[in-house]
Amino acid sequence: MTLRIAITPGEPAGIGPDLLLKLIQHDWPAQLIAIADAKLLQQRAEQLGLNINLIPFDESAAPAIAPAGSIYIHQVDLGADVELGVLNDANGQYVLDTLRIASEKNMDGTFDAVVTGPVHKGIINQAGISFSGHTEYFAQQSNTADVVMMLATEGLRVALVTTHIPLAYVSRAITAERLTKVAGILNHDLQTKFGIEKPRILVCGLNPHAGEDGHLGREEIDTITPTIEQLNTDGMNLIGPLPADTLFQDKYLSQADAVLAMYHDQGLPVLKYKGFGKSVNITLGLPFIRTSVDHGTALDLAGTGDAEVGSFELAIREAIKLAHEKAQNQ
Ligand SMILES: NC(=O)C1=CN([C@@H]2O[C@H](COP(=O)(O)OP(=O)(O)OC[C@H]3O[C@@H](n4cnc5c(N)ncnc54)[C@H](O)[C@@H]3O)[C@@H](O)[C@H]2O)C=CC1
Ligand SMILES: NCC(=O)COP(=O)(O)O
Repeated sequence: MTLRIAITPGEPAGIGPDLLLKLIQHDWPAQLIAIADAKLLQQRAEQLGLNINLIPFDESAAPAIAPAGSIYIHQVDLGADVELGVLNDANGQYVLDTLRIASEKNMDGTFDAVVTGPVHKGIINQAGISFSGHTEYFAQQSNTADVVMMLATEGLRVALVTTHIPLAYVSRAITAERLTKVAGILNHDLQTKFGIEKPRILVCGLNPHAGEDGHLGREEIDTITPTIEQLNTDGMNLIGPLPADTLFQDKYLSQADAVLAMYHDQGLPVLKYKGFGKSVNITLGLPFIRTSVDHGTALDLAGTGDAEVGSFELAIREAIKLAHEKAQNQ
């Protein structure tokens, strides 16, 4: 079976288009479809000195794999010409259109997965569109109340209870309801997508030293511990809350399948220190498969040829793997 994998290169002034064009220089075991402006990809290919062939995507035709150097394209028009490394809010709607099409065409079964390149959240908001990240956008587009951001590298998976919210809002966002939903989605997807029968999940505390018995914060006592106890009674294997500053050591990690961190910058700096450029971002709990890169738009590197393809390559491979498994299980 030939899978169809949609790819949104993301912010047009960033490195997303560069990475995609580099990656299609070799063969892929799936039909890759860029949802992007052909003019942008042609121009970037010239800037990088790459020869490419863009094949108009016809969704009524049978899925077919493009030869190396080629990629299928679903045309979306840019709002304005692109200057390398320079953000332009006139292209905010373009970026969002690529994500909307990817979402709709995953929901209707045209595509088997979507892989997203990096977007710049700030410029999309500057264009007048409220946007906090792909994770939240795809959840909203697919009417999914709760999804989970998980990044994975060799030897470490980190999932987040809260994602793109200001640090000042984190405490009130950590409710028994949210924790229960996130732990449930993580547990379920580790079982179904990663074949782990009874996932062992290390749960971080929120406060320094996991609250130090309530002397440094009460979220552990009031919310996190009782929720963990309830979920374990219900059959999960959650360990914690553990102090986040000492949890990330082999002694604990070697006994676990994933870490559940309370907020973005509690879990992701550790993961990126271990595997920046070798990690993949996977949205759990969505009705379709979505993977992404572990890095941002790197405006400083656009068009230079110096951007590393590692994470984007892993994201495509992981999407293909997950889509194959999903197809086999249907
Ligand atoms: N999946 C996504 O859409 C993501 C988007 N972002 C967005 O990206 C924008 C820029 O964020 P920053 O914090 O500056 O992070 P960044 O990842 O764009 O850049 C951080 C540093 O890493 C380098 N770098 C990043 N990717 C690289 C690659 N593939 N090869 C070599 N070097 C690389 C950059 O040159 C820079 O020095 C923000 O608007 C942020 O929200 C950030 C992370 C993920
Ligand atoms: N740090 C992860 C990140 O910012 C990417 O988030 P998303 O756009 O995948 O939701």
